[in-house]
Amino acid sequence: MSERIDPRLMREGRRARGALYGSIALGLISAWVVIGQSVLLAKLVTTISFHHINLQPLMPWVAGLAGLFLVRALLTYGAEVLASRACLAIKTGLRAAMLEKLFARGPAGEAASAEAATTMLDGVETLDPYFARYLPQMYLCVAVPLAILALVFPLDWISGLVLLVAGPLIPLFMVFVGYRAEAINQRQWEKLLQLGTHFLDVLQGLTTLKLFGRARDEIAIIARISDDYRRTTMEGLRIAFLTSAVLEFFASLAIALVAVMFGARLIHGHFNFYPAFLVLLLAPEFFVPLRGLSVHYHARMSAIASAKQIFEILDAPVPQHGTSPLAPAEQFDLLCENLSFSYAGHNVIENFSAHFPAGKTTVIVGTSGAGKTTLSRLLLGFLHPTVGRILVNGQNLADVAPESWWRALAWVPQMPRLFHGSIGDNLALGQPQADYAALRGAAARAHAYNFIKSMPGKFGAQVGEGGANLSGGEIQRLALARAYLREAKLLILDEATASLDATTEAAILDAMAMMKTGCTAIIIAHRLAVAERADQILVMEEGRLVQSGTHEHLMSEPGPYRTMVTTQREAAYV
Ligand SMILES: Nc1ncnc2c1ncn2[C@@H]1O[C@H](COP(=O)(O)OP(=O)(O)OP(=O)(O)O)[C@@H](O)[C@H]1O
Repeated sequence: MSERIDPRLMREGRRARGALYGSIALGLISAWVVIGQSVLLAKLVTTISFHHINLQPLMPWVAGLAGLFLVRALLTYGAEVLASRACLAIKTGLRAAMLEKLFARGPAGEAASAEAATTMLDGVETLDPYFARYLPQMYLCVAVPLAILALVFPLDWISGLVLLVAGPLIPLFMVFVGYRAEAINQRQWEKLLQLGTHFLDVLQGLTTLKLFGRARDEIAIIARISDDYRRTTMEGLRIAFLTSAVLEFFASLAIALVAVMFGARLIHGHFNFYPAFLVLLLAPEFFVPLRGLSVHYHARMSAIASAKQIFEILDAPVPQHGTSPLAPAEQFDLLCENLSFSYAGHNVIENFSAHFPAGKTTVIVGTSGAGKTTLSRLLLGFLHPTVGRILVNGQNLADVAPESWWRALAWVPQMPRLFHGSIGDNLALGQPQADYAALRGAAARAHAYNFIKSMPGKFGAQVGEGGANLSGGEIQRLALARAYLREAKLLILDEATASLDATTEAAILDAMAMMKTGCTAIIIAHRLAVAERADQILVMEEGRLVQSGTHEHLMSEPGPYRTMVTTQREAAYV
């Protein structure tokens, strides 16, 4: 047979074992009810036609037949409800597991977010027909034909033999087409991923593309990928239609053969009407589950392709995390000892040692690409040093559970993320129980209160997706307010004020300095005016610490800091 479905997918089925088996059981009972209906119908027709009995004494039989119709409808409904419940539980479970995995991988898993989104939405959705249709059909395919054969053989062994030979031809043919269909499904899935990734890229960069006059080219590229996807889909459908046509042919041929043989024997009076009629009623039913299997066979193929992507996410290695809780403390003192870090062999941090004293503000400066953001990610515990260690009040950060560490700090990245919802919801993200006074206080400290006040709805105003209704500076101020609201003992700002004008930036930094809450602050900044306020400045170049000290100290000696300050001041005067 073609490639097997990942056994772990079957294990996922155990999440909803009860509903899944219930649905299969109801499907089986429903198929057997059809057999019962055929027996009753054959008896009724034979009695009326050959024993000339009127309908009156046969009313209980007619009522029985109608009852079986009703029972069958109820069974089908029940099977559908249980199958939907099972699928929902399996899909929800898988999506939750993938999300958990992506969270556990942290920022390392952010890169392929469009691919992950396609797999989580469309990929998981393709499992629906597999669990709801294909899987129950597999059980029907064994149980129903065997039950019919057991009934037909005693009635007429010739018909039984015809069905016995024709039946296995269908799964056999499906094996032959399986190889080809599987390759097509895999290709179709790859095209869908490509389409999803490209589409997201284009949507996010629509303004840039328009400005550079490339929007039309991108439309052409999307049209080409969509057309590739359409062609692969059509190829798959062609195979599906061809398969069903061949299967219909085998099934019809077998039924016709059974009918012709009965016809010949009935004409010569060698056979009774009742068994002949019953076998003729049962012969199409013999092929129904087999046909169903072929109709839903593509669901298996799609599930194999999706499972590959799903388990690629679930199998991705998770960086080793510490498990100890962070020792509670009033202040945090951080020490970096000989840190080195590389992205895929490219050294970004090299032999970096520095002390971030408790309650003090450290500003990190350096040329673009010097490794400042990477250092902040190491301090945040998003990345792990390849060599060296980070000590928090003497405790090795590598041993600390990430959640415990993250609870203790507040972080504002270069491009902070606002979520769809109100300003209040976004501010209270890390402090859901914050009251109005706290929201207002944090907003005021981040110089965000004035613009929030002027918005319709104030803290209830909607920010739009990713803060679409706000300016870059407003987003940064909200992100700062969100960080302040946490009242954290460690604050890490990565160019968090870069989109603000110099006056607002200075006011925010002054407000921070005035707080004197004993908070250890680590600020990455390009504008060196920020550094002037710091208790200490660290200067980085190509992943190394090249200078450290206060502004006055660093200005008093020749070196990269003084050069940077001089260059920035000269540029400001031009
Ligand atoms: N995810 C990544 N994968 C591979 N290389 C990366 C990744 N992130 C950053 N780098 C590389 O690491 C180096 C340091 O990047 P980093 O963002 O830490 O510098 P930076 O000093 O913060 O720069 P900037 O001031 O421009 O923000 C750069 O050469 C960058 O190309």
